[in-house]
Amino acid sequence: MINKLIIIGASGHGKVAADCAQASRRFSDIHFLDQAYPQQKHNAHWEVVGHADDVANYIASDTLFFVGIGNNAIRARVSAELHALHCSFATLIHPSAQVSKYSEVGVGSLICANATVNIASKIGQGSIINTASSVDHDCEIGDFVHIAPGSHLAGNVTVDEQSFIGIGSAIIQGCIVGRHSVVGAGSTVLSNIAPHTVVAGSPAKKINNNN
Ligand SMILES: CC(=O)SCCNC(=O)CCNC(=O)[C@H](O)C(C)(C)COP(=O)(O)OP(=O)(O)OC[C@H]1O[C@@H](n2cnc3c(N)ncnc32)[C@H](O)[C@@H]1OP(=O)(O)O
Repeated sequence: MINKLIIIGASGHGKVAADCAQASRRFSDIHFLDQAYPQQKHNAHWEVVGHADDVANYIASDTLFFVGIGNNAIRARVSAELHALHCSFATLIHPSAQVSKYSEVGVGSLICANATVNIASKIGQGSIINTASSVDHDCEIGDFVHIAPGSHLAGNVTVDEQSFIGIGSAIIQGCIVGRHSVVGAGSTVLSNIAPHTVVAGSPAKKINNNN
């Protein structure tokens, strides 16, 4: 029986993940591994028990792993390392989140408090649907995406892998956000965004490349 959770990354985002895991009441033990161990021994209410390089020592039949790192590229890299070690991943959904039973949430993703994932939407692996954000019907969210707090995606929106949607943004129906792109905080996206592009403002306009 699974009852232990190891979270990689004892940061602010990691403690949000731990809080979500505790609220879900699925785990008897929640611990962190982090590169700052042994200097860092705690993250909020939870213990940092070892170094992030020592994951292999914690693999057990009763243990799931979660990568609690907010940065998309680093989260993807660390997740790939854990996959190579054949770790089993947790998917964390806060009990206050509204996730349609007709949606799909990929393994290793985090659906935070008061977030909504509506009918027929798909969330990829290792993605973050952060606090009080919403993903409406028929959306496709790729792997290692981060939808920051309070962002709202209309119906039929696509966000490709490793893109970041900044806090408080809105994306109108049918838009496609290409992979590895960034939408600045508080932006309004009215048209498709090319891969590797940083956009910001209302309406959102390109301000940079994201290489
Ligand atoms: C729980 C959590 O904490 S989740 C994390 C939530 N955090 C966020 O959502 C942060 C999102 N990040 C942003 O909005 C950033 O400003 C970015 C990524 C869009 C741009 O950052 P940078 O590449 O460093 O751009 P920089 O700060 O140099 O700004 C470039 C120009 O764009 C403008 N700009 C930057 N961000 C925005 C924005 N969100 N809206 C409107 N204009 C913006 C700047 O004013 C500047 O304009 P100027 O050239 O006329 O002076």
